[in-house]
Amino acid sequence: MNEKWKEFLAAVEKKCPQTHVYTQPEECLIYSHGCYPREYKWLLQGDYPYLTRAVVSPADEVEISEIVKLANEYEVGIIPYGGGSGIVGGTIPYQGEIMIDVKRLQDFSINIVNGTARGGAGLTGAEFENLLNEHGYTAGQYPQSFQSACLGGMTATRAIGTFSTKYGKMDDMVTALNVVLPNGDIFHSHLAPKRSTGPELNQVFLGSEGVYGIITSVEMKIYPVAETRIFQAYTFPSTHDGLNAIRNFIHKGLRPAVVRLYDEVEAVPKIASYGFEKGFVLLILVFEGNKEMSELEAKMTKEICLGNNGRYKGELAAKEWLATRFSTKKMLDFDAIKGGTADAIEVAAPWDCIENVWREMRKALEPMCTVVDCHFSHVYHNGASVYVIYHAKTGGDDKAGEERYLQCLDTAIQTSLQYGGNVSHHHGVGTAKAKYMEAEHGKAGVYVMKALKDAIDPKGIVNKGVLGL
Ligand SMILES: Cc1cc2nc3c(=O)[nH]c(=O)nc-3n(C[C@H](O)[C@H](O)[C@H](O)COP(=O)(O)OP(=O)(O)OC[C@H]3O[C@@H](n4cnc5c(N)ncnc54)[C@H](O)[C@@H]3O)c2cc1C
Repeated sequence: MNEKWKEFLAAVEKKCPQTHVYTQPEECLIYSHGCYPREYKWLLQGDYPYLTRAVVSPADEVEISEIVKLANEYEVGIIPYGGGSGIVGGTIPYQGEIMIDVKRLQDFSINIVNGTARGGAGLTGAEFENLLNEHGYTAGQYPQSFQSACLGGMTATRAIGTFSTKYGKMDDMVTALNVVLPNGDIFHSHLAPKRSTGPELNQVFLGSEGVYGIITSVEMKIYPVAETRIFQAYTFPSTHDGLNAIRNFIHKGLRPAVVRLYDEVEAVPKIASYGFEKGFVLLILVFEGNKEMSELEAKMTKEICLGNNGRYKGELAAKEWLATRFSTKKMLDFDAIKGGTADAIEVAAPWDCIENVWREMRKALEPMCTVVDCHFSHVYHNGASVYVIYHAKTGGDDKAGEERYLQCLDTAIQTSLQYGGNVSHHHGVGTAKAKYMEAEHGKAGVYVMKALKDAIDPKGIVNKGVLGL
């Protein structure tokens, strides 16, 4: 980072009088990390290695635009910061970059005629949903980080919630957005529901993790709050049977809001606590929406599950999952142990590879870990995601824990790629997975992303290094 950052801050304070600027070491430390497992290890190792010089918190989109222009003028690196719940090292100020906190962007409006609502990039998922609920609507977006992840961050990472089979992921939910480009210009997407006017620009910014600019507001699809919720649980003799049942009902067009299949190992404590068949896997389904449609969907799905070796187990397991769905205590507590490291690695694969990806990732991680839990919780017409939670073996200090984290991540990603899976299903790339971008997109794909970055951010002002750009 060049030394002009002090002049930059002075210019920001002059030009943007509503902007708050924080430079106290404690304030800088809070914003210098997100939820990337290595960042936990750095926090536990004493002096924090990568501190931001300052945090800038603008009042609105116009101030963000001015700040970005000034960052260009003074050639000062900046990083957009939402909830800080990112898990892949997308907000690390390696060069002391200045954090641009978007949380003061809190606008909200609802358009019931269009079935959309617009929220400022700084509203958390929970705040946006609560505002919608006051009008009798929902966006159906419930990531586990619902209380902290912001609309801008969720859009920038293509986040997904547990009700994704019905409502989709951010890439399906967002209908329009505003973005301050790295030169300070503001992009507003047209509100037309579909266009044939060149590539879809919304999708260029969805998943861009800040490298193409700062998202300031997002328009999303909304739906009336569900009239009814129907809960079901099934056991199956094997993951293979459970996946077959899911693929069958998805191909018939059935869309339970929640689909979660726990494999033979992750299911063990749940199976034991409900007294279900030992060694079986557990499937949880939640249907919601209009009463008659949900009942019909639940009935048809049940027939398919029963026809694919499933055994119906009532409502309780699904209801209890709903009640505890936001708890992350187990994994985060483990990260706090000296020398310990834990993570959730999420990849996706087509149906014809999914079982190999799941089996081989589990097999590869088991010798390195004390816990390897696997489930499938986001399903699509042509495949599904595999979600692997691991606790690595402990020992040594936190530096050793950090090394083990890197080994586990590499083992998991390389195995996924080898068996037909990909690099990330929904956590994004950040800096943690940047080196795998070519394996995901090929040289030509990376060339397109890099050429776009070089064209719109020639000085590398915003989120340098994220996505490997
Ligand atoms: C306990 C836990 C549970 C989680 N569960 C889920 C889950 O269920 N589903 C899921 O998808 N993810 C999940 N995540 C990951 C994380 O919550 C998501 O990646 C989330 O979308 C990040 O949003 P944020 O506002 O916290 O972004 P941040 O962490 O602040 O930033 C993430 C990235 O986006 C960029 N960014 C942030 N705001 C903007 C903006 N306005 N414009 C441009 N770029 C921006 C940042 O620079 C960074 O690169 C979880 C994380 C944790 C810690």
